[in-house]
Amino acid sequence: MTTSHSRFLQQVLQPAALAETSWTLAHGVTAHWHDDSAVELRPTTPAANYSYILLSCGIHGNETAPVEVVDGILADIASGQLRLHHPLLVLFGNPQAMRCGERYLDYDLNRLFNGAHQQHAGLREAERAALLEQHASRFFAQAGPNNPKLHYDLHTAIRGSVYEKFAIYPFLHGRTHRRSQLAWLKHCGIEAVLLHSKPANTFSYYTSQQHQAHAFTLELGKARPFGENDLSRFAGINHALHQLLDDSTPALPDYRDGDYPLFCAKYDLIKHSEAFRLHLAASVENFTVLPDGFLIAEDGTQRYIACGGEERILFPNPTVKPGLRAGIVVEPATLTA
Ligand SMILES: O=C(O)CCC(=O)N[C@@H](CCC(=O)O)C(=O)O
Ligand SMILES: [Zn+2]
Repeated sequence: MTTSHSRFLQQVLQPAALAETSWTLAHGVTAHWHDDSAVELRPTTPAANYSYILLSCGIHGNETAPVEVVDGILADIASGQLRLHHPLLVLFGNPQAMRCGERYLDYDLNRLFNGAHQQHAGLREAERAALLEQHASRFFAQAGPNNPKLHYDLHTAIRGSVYEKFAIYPFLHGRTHRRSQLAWLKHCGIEAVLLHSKPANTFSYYTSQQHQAHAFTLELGKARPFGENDLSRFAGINHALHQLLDDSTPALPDYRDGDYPLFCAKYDLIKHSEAFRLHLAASVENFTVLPDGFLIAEDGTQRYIACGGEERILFPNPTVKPGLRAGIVVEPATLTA
């Protein structure tokens, strides 16, 4: 399905000198380009206890459907079809990689947040991570104590998935998982959530940890190039974000145990060297159950063997750079509070 891109996404994909960086949209909403990939919108009539909402997309340049969903939201705000009632920052994560249709150019951007970019100075994605952190920091610094901070980092995955739409809840260092947020994710059509068990250098971990945002990575389907996305498969997130932004989300009962499955991360498969071998075919989907005793991967003398029969595989990818995560072994989890 081909979709036309609004002037926002056109500016990201083909930056042109802007006559003005700030202007007014329908209903008096003000828009401001901080740079060619960061646009901040302000409503004239904010909701009571308005939230600061950060939407990021295109952190991986080949994950184009979320970019088109977010672009459609911007177009609807611009035309007045969507009435914005919360401050909104939209970050198009990696425009250079988006233009090339690649996950990244020099290094996976979603491994460079939380200061990790400092160890990779000079790489294009290291500069992007530093810039995106600055944008997020400036935006969230404006929030008062009663303004919730929300960050939804929208992705699509390389492989198919037993649960087509799922979310990743960054490690909270003992803070409580919010059942209201889990309920909103259900409202988006999310079918499973992974509760992370340790810090990470992802964008959602960064905003969660550094800014105490309610932050999630959302995996919304399969990664396809621009022009090949069926946006009807993204109707759930699109609708829920429209409601969030125009403050019309219906009252949602908090997540109850069993509403959808939760998983926790048990351990990462690390690709230590080019000797890393993954024993899962390309057709194996995310969240596929690993039979007890199954040899998942090996790297020299290190062998990763499934244990117990309830473990599942997530994001298996033998092509990552050495030193990086080549998959996550997850297992069923429940909330403690
Ligand atoms: O499909 C894949 O193998 C990767 C999909 C993807 O980009 N996932 C994110 C998850 C981020 C997180 O753990 O919060 C990533 O790997 O960066
Ligand atoms: Zn991604």
